[in-house]
Amino acid sequence: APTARPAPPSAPAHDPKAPEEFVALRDVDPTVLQEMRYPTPHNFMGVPVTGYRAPMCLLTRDAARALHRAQRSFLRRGYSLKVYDCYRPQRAVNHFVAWAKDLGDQRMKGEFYPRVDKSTLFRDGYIAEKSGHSRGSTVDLTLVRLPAAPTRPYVPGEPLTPCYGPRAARFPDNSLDMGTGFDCFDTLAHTLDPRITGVQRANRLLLKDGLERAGFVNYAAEWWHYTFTPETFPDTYFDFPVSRRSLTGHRPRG
Ligand SMILES: C[C@@H](N)C(=O)N[C@H](C)C(=O)O
Ligand SMILES: [Zn+2]
Repeated sequence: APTARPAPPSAPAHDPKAPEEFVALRDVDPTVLQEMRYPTPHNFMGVPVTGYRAPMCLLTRDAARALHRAQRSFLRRGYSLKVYDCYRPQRAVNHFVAWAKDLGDQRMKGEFYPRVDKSTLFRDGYIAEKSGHSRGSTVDLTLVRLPAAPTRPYVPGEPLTPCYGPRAARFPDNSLDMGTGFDCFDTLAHTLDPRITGVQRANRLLLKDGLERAGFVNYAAEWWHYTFTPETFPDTYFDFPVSRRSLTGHRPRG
């Protein structure tokens, strides 16, 4: 008798789908810049993260429409929002958790957490085991002055510089100077850290004010992390992969 062979764990047929309330941000607002970090090796782990099958921003429709409102106002003033992460499947969070247990792998420490012990990243609140991102209404983002300057990709193995250094010494980013880079796990990234003054503080507050007007709430430990409230799914942690296919069957109505 033929032996049944289990399907590979990533077989798309077995992947959960997104509910109708999820959209691709690009379908709601194609002007918001997207530099999705987790499908690439330029992140705190140094490898593409499980579950990100495409470099696209998925969000609940409510959150995407709110971002669109904020973006309209920023565009009038010569800025654009740029997202780094949006909906995050639970399997991606599980990848973070597994990585955190391997204290031997600190290949990206020099850029993303030079002053923090890897073993405390979850305890210190920089990464969550159950993340608001998995509920679909949370987004990591910054502001870019228009016209947007070109950026370059990270090359694995290149020398790393601390995310809290002076802007010119950090990995190049066309973001306004927020005082640290994205995913800088350091107290200097706390939104209202008193050491952040002048233009850097003004830039953080520009982002915060614009997003709060649109209904977002900032996470005090990370200047880039915002949740739209009320959340469409306040208690549900989704696990469908980040891909166009996860939206299959949706009517495209923006
Ligand atoms: C990992 C970082 N980008 C982030 O989103 N941190 C918060 C705490 C989270 O994991 O939800
Ligand atoms: Zn975040």
